[in-house]
Amino acid sequence: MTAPLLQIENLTVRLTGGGAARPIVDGVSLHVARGEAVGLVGESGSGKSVTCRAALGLLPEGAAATGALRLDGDDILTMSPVRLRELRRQDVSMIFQDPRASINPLRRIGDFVTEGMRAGGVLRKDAIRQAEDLLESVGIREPRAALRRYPHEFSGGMLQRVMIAGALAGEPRLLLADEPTTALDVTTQAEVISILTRLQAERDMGMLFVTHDLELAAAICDRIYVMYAGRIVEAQSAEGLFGRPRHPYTVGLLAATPRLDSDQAPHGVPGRPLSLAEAPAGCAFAARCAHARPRCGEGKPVRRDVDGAQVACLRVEELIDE
Ligand SMILES: Nc1ncnc2c1ncn2[C@@H]1O[C@H](COP(=O)(O)OP(=O)(O)OP(=O)(O)O)[C@@H](O)[C@H]1O
Repeated sequence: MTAPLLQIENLTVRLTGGGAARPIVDGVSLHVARGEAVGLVGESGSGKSVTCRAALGLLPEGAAATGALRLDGDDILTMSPVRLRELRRQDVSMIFQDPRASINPLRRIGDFVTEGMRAGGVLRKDAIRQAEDLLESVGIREPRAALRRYPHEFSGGMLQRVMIAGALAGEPRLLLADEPTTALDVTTQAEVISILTRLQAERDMGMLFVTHDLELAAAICDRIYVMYAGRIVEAQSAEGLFGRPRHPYTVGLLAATPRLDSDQAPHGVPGRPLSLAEAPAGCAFAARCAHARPRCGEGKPVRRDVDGAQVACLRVEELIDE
């Protein structure tokens, strides 16, 4: 088997200043193959963004990481600053939730889309021509005129398309998408998702798609990892996860997703997520889990193969039989 495009092995990220009782990312292992769309799903604060940004070599201030993050075999955690800059320019790109917060409002769109290409030595006129093609590929009409405009002249959805064009400029092998549609209205969200999935397939890019929305992840991803309190609690195909969720937390997340065919209001997973000040000895979800037994509080459940899925729950076999 060829090595995956992105391989994260036992990644642990700790804040070094004290205050946090447990790591913010705790022994995460996951992989993304070339051309594969992979979802990373969980409630706010579960460590999704920190995991995702680590694949760009970015860690929170005052944080230290152990484990390995390999892109085609090269460990990102030990890369030199020069190689990291190159990685961000041409191997791995990221798009964020709020495009307006991640673009300089005083610079023209053209400067934003061409800057990586220019830094990589592409001639100005070639960079501009490629930028026009990129803008066209994300559905921006009159791309030449758009290149001369400023961010405030675009709607949120159009600006997110510009961000996607900018992210693709270096022809990355891996695209990290951190809640890229959460700030958009439903119609615009659907348009941006369809552009993203088309370009990801056309360019054979790997994509790590971070969201709290399991239904959205299932619609666009091949496989999904579910994260809770810094750990992966379940991994399976999108289809399997949606049809046969195994971890009680995944079951709760699915029940909490508002369904288009239902007029029931979403109720959220009962209870509240674990704070960083809490470090239970056993399963982090036990305090919220209707199926917890005293032994669930005794040791951390290890992720293991169960019936086509990987699940970190001591009771998973019993729950399947129930
Ligand atoms: N720079 C930082 N300094 C201190 N703590 C941080 C920093 N960045 C993240 N954290 C903490 O790490 C934990 C995980 O954060 P992260 O942003 O990865 O969660 P998330 O699952 O992406 O949530 P969200 O959906 O809200 O973005 C949280 O408790 C958060 O407060």
